[in-house]
Amino acid sequence: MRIVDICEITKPISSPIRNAYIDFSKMTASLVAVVTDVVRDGRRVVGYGFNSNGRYGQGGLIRERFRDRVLEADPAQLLNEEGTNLDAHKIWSVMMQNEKPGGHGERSVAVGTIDMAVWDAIAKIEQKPLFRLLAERKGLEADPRVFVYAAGGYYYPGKDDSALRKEMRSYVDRGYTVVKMKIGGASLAEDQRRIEAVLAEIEGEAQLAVDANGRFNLETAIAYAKMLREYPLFWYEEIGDPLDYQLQAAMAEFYPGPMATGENLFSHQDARNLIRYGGMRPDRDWLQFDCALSYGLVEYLRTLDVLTELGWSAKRCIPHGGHQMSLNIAAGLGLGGNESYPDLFQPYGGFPDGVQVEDGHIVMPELPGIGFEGKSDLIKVMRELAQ
Ligand SMILES: O=C([O-])CC(=O)C(=O)O
Ligand SMILES: [Mg+2]
Repeated sequence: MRIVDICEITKPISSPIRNAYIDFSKMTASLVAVVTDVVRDGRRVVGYGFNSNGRYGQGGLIRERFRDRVLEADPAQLLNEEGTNLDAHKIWSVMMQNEKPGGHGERSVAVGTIDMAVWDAIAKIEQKPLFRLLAERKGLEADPRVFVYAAGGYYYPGKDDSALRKEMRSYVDRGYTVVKMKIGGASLAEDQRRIEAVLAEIEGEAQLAVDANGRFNLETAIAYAKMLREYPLFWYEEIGDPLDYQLQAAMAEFYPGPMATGENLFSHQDARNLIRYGGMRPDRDWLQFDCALSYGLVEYLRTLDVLTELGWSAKRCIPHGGHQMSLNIAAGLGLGGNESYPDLFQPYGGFPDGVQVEDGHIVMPELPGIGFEGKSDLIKVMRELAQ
């Protein structure tokens, strides 16, 4: 049993939207296939992965360093003890050989993308849904019913309050109970007007979260906190620079409601610093680390260990990214839920065909691997890369 190839292609996921920090007009993502020589159900096992939106494709790093390290390793060194399957932890170590600690940069995105494909292959070789395999390995009970919220509410040219209301209404009509919109890309007064418009639309049916995408300095963060705390928000997200733990810690004084952050922290060391120094409150705040951007599930397991050591429950994690990998982690390891972008970043985001949101939750279908084969538009582009 061995990995015979790792293929990568960088694909556009561009759209005219913008948040407080970036626009997505040139956004790309890496799609990766880990091709094995294993056959299941008459088909070669190929694991697939991709990186989340917000960071660009990683073809350079994947092709120059990480692919070759895996392909040049002794195949026996990449297997579990029994030699019956690939070992994601060993493959991870091979990818990270000769890499110094710290300076995580976007190396973590390249590794995380390949790691997703490796886990897809492992679960397919075992002919199980990844969430069942993860729960089994941890001695946990899987829960296929996962909380999901609808992320959107971007700024784009010509979008007025009625278009924003219509967008949020459509999420509520599709079964979501929490919706999210962007703030910080307009004046405070304008954002307040947008928030009030959305709250008027969804009142009594859903809750609203807001996301500043790391835009605010301390002064602006506080000014927004004083405005936002007058509303019953689900959370106030990524207020300041992701690495400014002191700013995050200071916010607790001004914002009693739930806050969320972590999508731009790319290692368990960064996550540990956030918990140590960011003043996050384990009884109400939310952690959004996204394995597809941060060295994959092998590293995410370390992050979960760090959280446990520091007195946090996995239930406080609702990852960024809206992909099926995090849905599997949520269902298998008991996270609090997952993000979803009902109308964006297709075909990568979303659920297998036929999965409906009901009362803010989906139920994971019993598909082998991560479940990409159940999403016809996605598996089509994956199989174009390798099969
Ligand atoms: O706009 C983005 O970069 C995505 C984002 O922050 C989120 O989904 O929370
Ligand atoms: Mg965000």
